[in-house]
Amino acid sequence: MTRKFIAAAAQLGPIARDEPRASAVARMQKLLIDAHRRGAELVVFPELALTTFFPRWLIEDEAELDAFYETEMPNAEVQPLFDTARDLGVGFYLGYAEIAYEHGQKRRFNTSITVDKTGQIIGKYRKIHLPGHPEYEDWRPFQHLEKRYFEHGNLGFGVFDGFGGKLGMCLCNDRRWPETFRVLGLRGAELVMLGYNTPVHYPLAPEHDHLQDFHNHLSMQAGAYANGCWVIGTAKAGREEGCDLIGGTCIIAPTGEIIAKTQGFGDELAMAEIDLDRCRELRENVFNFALHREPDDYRDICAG
Ligand SMILES: CSCC[C@@H](NC(N)=O)C(=O)O
Repeated sequence: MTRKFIAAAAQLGPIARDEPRASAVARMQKLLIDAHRRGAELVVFPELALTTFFPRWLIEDEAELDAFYETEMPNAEVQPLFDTARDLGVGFYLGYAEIAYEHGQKRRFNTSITVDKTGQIIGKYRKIHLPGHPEYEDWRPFQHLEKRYFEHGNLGFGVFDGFGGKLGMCLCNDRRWPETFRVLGLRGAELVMLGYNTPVHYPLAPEHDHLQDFHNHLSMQAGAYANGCWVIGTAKAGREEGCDLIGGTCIIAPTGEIIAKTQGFGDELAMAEIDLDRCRELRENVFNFALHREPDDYRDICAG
């Protein structure tokens, strides 16, 4: 049985702070329709794809903050995206801010889901590596308050069935950690999907600003290669509320090669055929985990 399908990484340009969900959803519907016209069966959207990247501001009013989160998925404003995708028979990955009520507590997560071609949610992930800081820091040109606005994801790095193979998800900063890809790889992931919002300027080490694109691709290409899996990484790009976000949305083969990439910083597709069987090129050779891994010598990486 062939396990090939066409996938699209659907980069979004900036989303304004006052841009309504309906506008972001309409932009995603357009990308999805375009991707379908070009043969795509799976479309990967960015992290926090329904709103601007709101952790760049201190928002003290709870109602104002809550307005950036979804309490249900799908909900009335996102339903049109689910409907279009189901009508066209296209699956998708979507990142969004989630409010969940668990054990009587209001909890906030940076979340992604995967939806299959029939409109069913088949996977859910809550971001584990939360970057930034919890308190307002006045020396910064913009804030990065993910540690204030989100809790550590409590679903682990799950791998689930879909599109004829084993799928995994992560979000943005997770891609910089080899452990993310290795845990997903150990669990058999053949395709890892992720969305990101990455500022060009990193206030703690501005001397690295010119390396942001390099580090983005380095992390994802290494993750793909060392685990013999496909990676689709999708940016929210461009100048969003005065903050420049990198682009570089791409599709990476299990060899670590980038085989499709966006050119600009606006709404744009990068598309490629994914052959899940190509994972074997690595997983049955240099990265045959059963034959060549030496976990006894890796104990330190699991120590707290
Ligand atoms: C402040 S850390 C750098 C920015 C971070 N962004 C996200 N969204 O995780 C990233 O790793 O790309």
